Amino acid sequence: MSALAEMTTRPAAAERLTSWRLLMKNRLAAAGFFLLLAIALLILLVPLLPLPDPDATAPAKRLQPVVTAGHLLGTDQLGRDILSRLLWGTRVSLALGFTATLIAAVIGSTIGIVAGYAGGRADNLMMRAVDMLMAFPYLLLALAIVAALGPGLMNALYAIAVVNIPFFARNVRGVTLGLAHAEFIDAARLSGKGQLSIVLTEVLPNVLPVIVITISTTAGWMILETAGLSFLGLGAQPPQADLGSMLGEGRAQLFTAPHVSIVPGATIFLIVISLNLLGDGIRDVLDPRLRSGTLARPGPMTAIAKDRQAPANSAPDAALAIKGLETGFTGGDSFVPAVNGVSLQLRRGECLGLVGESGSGKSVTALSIMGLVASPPGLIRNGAIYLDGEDVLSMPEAKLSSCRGARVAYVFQDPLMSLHPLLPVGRQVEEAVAAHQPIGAPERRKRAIALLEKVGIPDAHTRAAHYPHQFSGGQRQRVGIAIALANDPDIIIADEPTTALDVTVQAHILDLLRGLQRERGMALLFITHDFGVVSELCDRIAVMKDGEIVETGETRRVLSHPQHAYTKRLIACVPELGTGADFLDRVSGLFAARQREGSA
Ligand SMILES: Nc1ncnc2c1ncn2[C@@H]1O[C@H](COP(=O)(O)OP(=O)(O)OP(=O)(O)O)[C@@H](O)[C@H]1O
Repeated sequence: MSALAEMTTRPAAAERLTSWRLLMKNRLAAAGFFLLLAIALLILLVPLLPLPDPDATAPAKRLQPVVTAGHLLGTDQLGRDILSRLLWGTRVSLALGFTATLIAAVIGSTIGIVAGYAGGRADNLMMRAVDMLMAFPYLLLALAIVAALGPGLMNALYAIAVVNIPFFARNVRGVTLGLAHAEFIDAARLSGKGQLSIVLTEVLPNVLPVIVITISTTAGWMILETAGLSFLGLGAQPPQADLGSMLGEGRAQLFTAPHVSIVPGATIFLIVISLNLLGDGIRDVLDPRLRSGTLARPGPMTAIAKDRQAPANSAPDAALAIKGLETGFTGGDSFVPAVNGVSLQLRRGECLGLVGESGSGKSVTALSIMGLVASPPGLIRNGAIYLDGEDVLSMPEAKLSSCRGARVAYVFQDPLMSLHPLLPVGRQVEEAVAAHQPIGAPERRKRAIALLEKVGIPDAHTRAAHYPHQFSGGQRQRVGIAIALANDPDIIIADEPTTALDVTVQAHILDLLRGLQRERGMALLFITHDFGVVSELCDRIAVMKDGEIVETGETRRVLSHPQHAYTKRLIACVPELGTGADFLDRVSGLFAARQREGSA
């Protein structure tokens, strides 16, 4: 089993172990966890500890300093033991804070899920009510609620829970909105599942990490708020102690006996800071994008291992030569290779087809060429990439950036993802021109329109002002090709540019690419699954499996006499064409039929 396959089939227990290890690797989160654990154990053991009654007053012993015999943390203004009051009070404060958090989480998340999933009027009504709650300064709102219900611990708990409902509702609604129209939810609807069942089994598991993250990041805040209400005399009522009320009572002795207020103040500080540190750590572990580094700002180029082995260039005349490329992804201490020792050559004016099943490493190879695999988590561990004989991986960042788009350009599979949704397409082509050519705006605009005409956008002058969503899939891909052509590159890397298109449009786009390649003498690295396309377009083929090139050769030779068992299997998989006489004639026939369909 490949390392990648192992990673994807890793059992849940091992995954949990990794999460735990990741949490413990974050030193601040680990410190927060152990501090909280110590506090939790201490307050759980309070009833068993030989502590004096926290409410027993002894006026003769008032305001004893810390480390007095029998009173480790001294006594307060009524002679009560501060250590005992502190431990019992911390119990109350934590219980109150966590209960309020749970109430806010349950009610707020339910509102968020229902509003986001139902949409329309229900969403509008619920979210406007939440907006009204948020429009009040929350502490004032909490004060108003306690004032209306009367002071007391339970009322403080309700008040804090109510004012925090909007945080959960808003966060969870945002995530649910995105999920409500996801394809897997549509599939669940089509399978006949009821709404409640969809919410519980499809939506809830997907929003649960967000709920946990919101709990972990707001719990500290809620404990502060409950302490605040008690400090103002609206929470715990005398003689009961909680951290806020102890702080409030100690305020009068701030100068004569500062320890009375410093002790509960420092305890609140420790609890809140450890909760926040742990909360941040949990958030990083639970969000797989944070864990893999996807949400981290990627570096300007793929990270390259310091001890990279760079094999010499054995094809100095090639436009592009990849030698022993090893690219993979890091996570914690592990490195999972996606491309394992790939070597390829692309001659000037040649079209090389890179073929392989999904996940074989074609895109990672293509992105490595210009250092575009996002790091973290991407890492080029070994190998060299020679562009006109010069090793790209040794180039300084600025030089590599100047090659992107100018010498090597990319056409991606989904132009809707690669085009900016809020910029007219003409502007996007102009930007590509401006990135490498210092020409004035009117000239840039002319060039952009000429490029759009070149790729077959009808009425390019008017269409340049339109936005990507106003174009069809095929037209968007033409815009993508216009952007790639903007600076007359030597090499175009097309990563499955026709996979998302129907056969008619596919034939048009392939025709366009082939015409442009021949007219401009560009080298084309064409990534695809489709042997019909390869047979018509490519001069040579490289077949990729599990991150390695298993076979390379002239298209005709590979298709008619495949050497590797994997290539034979891939060819046999071509629908309706896997059996019979001469494969090459059949795939060519398929392509010709597509073209006829396209021109019809
Ligand atoms: N950001 C990432 N983190 C971890 N693994 C990744 C990441 N991106 C890609 N991979 C892994 O690298 C391997 C190669 O992916 P790649 O996208 O190159 O495949 P491909 O051959 O282009 O597939 P497809 O034809 O489906 O696009 C896959 O197993 C994929 O799971």
